[in-house]
Amino acid sequence: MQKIKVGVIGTGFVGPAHIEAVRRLGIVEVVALAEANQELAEKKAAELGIAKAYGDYREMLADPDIKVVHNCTPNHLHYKINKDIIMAGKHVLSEKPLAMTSSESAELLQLAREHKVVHGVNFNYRQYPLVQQLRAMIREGTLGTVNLVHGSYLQDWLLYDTDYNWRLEPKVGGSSRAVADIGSHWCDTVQHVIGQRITEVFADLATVIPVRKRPKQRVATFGVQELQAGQYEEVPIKTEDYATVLLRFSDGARGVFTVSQVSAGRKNRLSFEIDCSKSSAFWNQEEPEHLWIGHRERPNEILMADPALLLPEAKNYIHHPGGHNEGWPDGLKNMMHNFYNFILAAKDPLVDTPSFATFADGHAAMCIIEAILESNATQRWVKVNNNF
Ligand SMILES: NC(=O)C1=CN([C@@H]2O[C@H](COP(=O)(O)OP(=O)(O)OC[C@H]3O[C@@H](n4cnc5c(N)ncnc54)[C@H](OP(=O)(O)O)[C@@H]3O)[C@@H](O)[C@H]2O)C=CC1
Ligand SMILES: O=C1CO[C@H](CO)[C@@H](O)[C@@H]1O
Repeated sequence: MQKIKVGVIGTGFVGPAHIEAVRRLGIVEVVALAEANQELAEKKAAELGIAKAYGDYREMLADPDIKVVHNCTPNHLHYKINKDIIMAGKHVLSEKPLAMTSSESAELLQLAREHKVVHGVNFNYRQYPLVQQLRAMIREGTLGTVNLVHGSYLQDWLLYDTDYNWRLEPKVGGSSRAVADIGSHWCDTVQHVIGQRITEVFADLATVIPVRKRPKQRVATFGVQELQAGQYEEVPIKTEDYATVLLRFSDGARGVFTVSQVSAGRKNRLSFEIDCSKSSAFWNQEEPEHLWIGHRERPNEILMADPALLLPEAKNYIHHPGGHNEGWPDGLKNMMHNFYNFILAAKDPLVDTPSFATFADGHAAMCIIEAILESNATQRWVKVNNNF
């Protein structure tokens, strides 16, 4: 069988994770990468074992052999590059957030539909076995009606004023940071699990560190640095380190989440509890192999990820017997598996329901982010646009 030929744009932190994930599928060949300039592209291509290197992604898009392009660039480039990928007639897998504004994401969704390309957004936290298990349990009514959803997404890599990354800069990261960067994942995952859309939000945002030391040299995502005098300049920070958001959902559930990038000891702790009319459930990305199930009249349970214990809908998401832990790279691999098998099966993105997040979900997340920013600015409930 001929492998699907793929190009990847941007190979900083997450680009190489995409490359590793698709290579594990066996049905995809990464034939090219594009970087910010030719020198960096060649260096990265040599490191990653990729044949072709482009300093300008538009030259890569002209290659007729490439059928799919991954956009792993910083946020401000998503709109333009995604648009160019679609116009070149390629299937597109974009990193989140899909664009900088909801009008851009609406346009991308419309363009992808018009050009009938397969379009995905890397909301990867949907793709864990126990997240799928919980979704299936809620669909079956095992836990009862969903009443409450609460949780958080906490990180500590921006805790100190010496921590710096392009995500802090509105022109590159967008006018929201913690909400767009990690809150978008929390909202997408929770909506996917309970099958309800967020319809209204009330938000409180804060910039805990109002001035940071911006280094003269580039700092890698999750990079740590020790700065000496003269190696940095102090800059005011306008994007939020923290947010707490009250939520109303489409089928009556109520909820709340907190996001923070300044919570010491929390590395990538996306967690949520869902309290239903019969039982509750809690899942935490830092310990993804355990699902807590809470009861009132019998002892609580911990369901450990094991193919023999999971519902049929979740079994495809686990690849080893229980105790052989699967985590972040495996969730990403599941995302790629679903995306590429949709393409291989020649499914129609306008008709068939994909088992991965699409540009419609990416646009939905943009609408939530904007409603949160508006709510914080006006200090009132704001409705989320869900009409698309
Ligand atoms: N779904 C998930 O779990 C994750 C998603 N992300 C998302 O992925 C995206 C990338 O994040 P991350 O990998 O952390 O960022 P990085 O800064 O680590 O990597 C981005 C890469 O894109 C390159 N780049 C910049 N401009 C261009 C250009 N014009 N053409 C080609 N390449 C370019 C950068 O080069 P240079 O450094 O030289 O500018 C860099 O190598 C973000 O949108 C982020 O939100 C990130 C982490 C996890
Ligand atoms: O950009 C991001 C930074 O941290 C997280 C962990 O990798 C990601 O999920 C997120 O998308």
